[in-house]
Amino acid sequence: MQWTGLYDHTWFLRILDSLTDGIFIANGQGITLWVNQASAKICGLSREELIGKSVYELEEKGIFSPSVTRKVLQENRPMSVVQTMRDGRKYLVTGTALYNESGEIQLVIANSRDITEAINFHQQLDELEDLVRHYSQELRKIRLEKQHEERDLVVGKSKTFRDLTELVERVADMDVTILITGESGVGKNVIARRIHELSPRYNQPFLQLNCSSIPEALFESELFGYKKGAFTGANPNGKIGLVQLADKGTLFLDEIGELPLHVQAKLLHLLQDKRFLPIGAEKPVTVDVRIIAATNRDLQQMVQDGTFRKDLYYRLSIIPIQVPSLRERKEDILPLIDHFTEKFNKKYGVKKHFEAGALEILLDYEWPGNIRELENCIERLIAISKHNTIRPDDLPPDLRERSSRITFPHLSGMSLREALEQVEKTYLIHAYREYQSTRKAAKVLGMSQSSLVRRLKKYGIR
Ligand SMILES: Nc1ncnc2c1ncn2[C@@H]1O[C@H](COP(=O)(O)OP(=O)(O)OP(=O)(O)O)[C@@H](O)[C@H]1O
Repeated sequence: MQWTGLYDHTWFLRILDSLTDGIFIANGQGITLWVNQASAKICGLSREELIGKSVYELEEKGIFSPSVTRKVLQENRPMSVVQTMRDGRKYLVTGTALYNESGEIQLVIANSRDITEAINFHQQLDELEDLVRHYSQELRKIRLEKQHEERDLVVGKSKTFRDLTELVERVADMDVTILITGESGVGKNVIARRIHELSPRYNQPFLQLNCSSIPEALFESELFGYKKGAFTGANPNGKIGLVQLADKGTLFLDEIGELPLHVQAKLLHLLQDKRFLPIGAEKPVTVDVRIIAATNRDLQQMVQDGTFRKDLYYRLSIIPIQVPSLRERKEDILPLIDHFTEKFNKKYGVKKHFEAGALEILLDYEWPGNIRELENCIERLIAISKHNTIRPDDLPPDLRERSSRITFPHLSGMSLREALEQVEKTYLIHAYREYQSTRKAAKVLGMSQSSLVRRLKKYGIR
C-alpha cells in the first residue's frame, strides 16, 4: 500500500472503523451521514438503522441523550457532553463542526469515548480517600483516648454536648479557621485543643496565646517576632514569633477580642496571604499555620462599635462553634461531678463521695462560672471536707442558698431550733428571689409583709 493510497476515502473510512472511539457524522440539518462500527455498537443499532435518521429523532427515542450534534448545531461551537447509554455505560462525547465557504455548518463530527471505567475509578478513589480520612481520624481518637487515660478526659453526655463533639470531629479535618465562642469556663480551650489533636496537624505544635494577658505594646513582637536590632531594648539576637513557631501546626488565640486594631490588620494579612513581616524584617516569612480563635465577648457588637475589624471577623468565623453554657446542658453536670471527684480523689489520695442531698444541690445550681466553677468547687470540697461523705451543709453557703431545693441539715449536734431556722432561711430566700417583692412573697408564704421583712432582716437577707 502506497501512502498516496491514503487519499482514497474508503481507506479513510476503514481507518475510522478500526477505532475503538465512536465516530458519528451528521450534516448541518442533523441527519446522520455515517457512523463507524464502534459508534453503532455504542448506540445499540446497526449502521443501516442509524444512517439517514435525524439526531433529534434518535435523541427523542432515547438512543442517546443529550445529543452533542444538536447542541453543536444550536450553539454553533464545539461542545462536550457526558452521555449515559441504555446499557448504563458513560461516554464523553465531543462534537465539532466543519463549515462551508459561506460559514454555514456542513458537517458535525461527534467522537465518543467510554469513560465508565475512569468514572468508576474516580468514585472508588473518592470513596477510598473518605475511608482513609475516616480511619486516620478514628486512629487519632483512639490515640487521644489512650492519652486521656493519663491526662484529662473531655466529659459530657447531653445531646447538646454530643452534637458539639460531632461538629468538632467534622471540622477538625477541614483545614480552616475556626472561631469558638461561649461564656467563660465552658471549655473553649478544651475544644480548641481537641480540634488540633483530631486534625492531620496533631503531631505538629499547638501553641496558645491568651490575648488578654499581654500588654498592648508587646502583641506584635510576641506574635510575629522581630529581626536583630529591630528596636532598642529588644533581644540583640532577634525573636521568633508564635506564628512562626506554630508553623505546620495550630495557633490558638484565646480572648481574640482583646487584640489591638493594628495587630488585627497584620493577622488578617497572615490569614489571606499565609505570609507576614516580622518587625524590622525586609522579606516576608511564609508559614502554614491553622488559626483557632476563641472569645467570650460579642464580636459582632465589637464590629459595630468599630473595635474589631469586620473583614477579620468574617475571615476568622468561617466555621463558628458556639459552646453552650453548663445550664443549657444540665445533663452533663453529673458526669462532670463524677469525673472531677475521681480526679481530685486521686490527686489528694482520698476516697470521698457526695451524699444524695449534696448532689441534688450541685445538680440544681446554675453554675454561672460553668465547668471551671464546678471543677474548682469539687476540688475545694474534696480537699477540705472533714468527712468522707460530703453533705449538703459542707457545700458553700452561697451555693446552698441559690439552690431551689430545701435541704435538711445533717444531724451534727444542731438543735431542732437551729435546724428549723436553717430551713426557714433557705425557704425565705427562695420565695424572695422568685417573686422579687416582699409583698408578693409574703402573700405566697401566708404571712404579713412586715413579718417577712422582719425575718429577712433577722437572717441578714437583703
Ligand atoms: N468537657 C469537659 N470535660 C472535662 N473538663 C472540662 C470540659 N470542658 C472544660 N473542662 C475543664 O473546665 C475548665 C475550664 O475549661 P476551659 O479553660 O477550656 O474554658 P474556657 O471556655 O476556655 O474559659 P475562658 O473563657 O475563661 O478561657 C478547664 O479546667 C477544663 O479542663
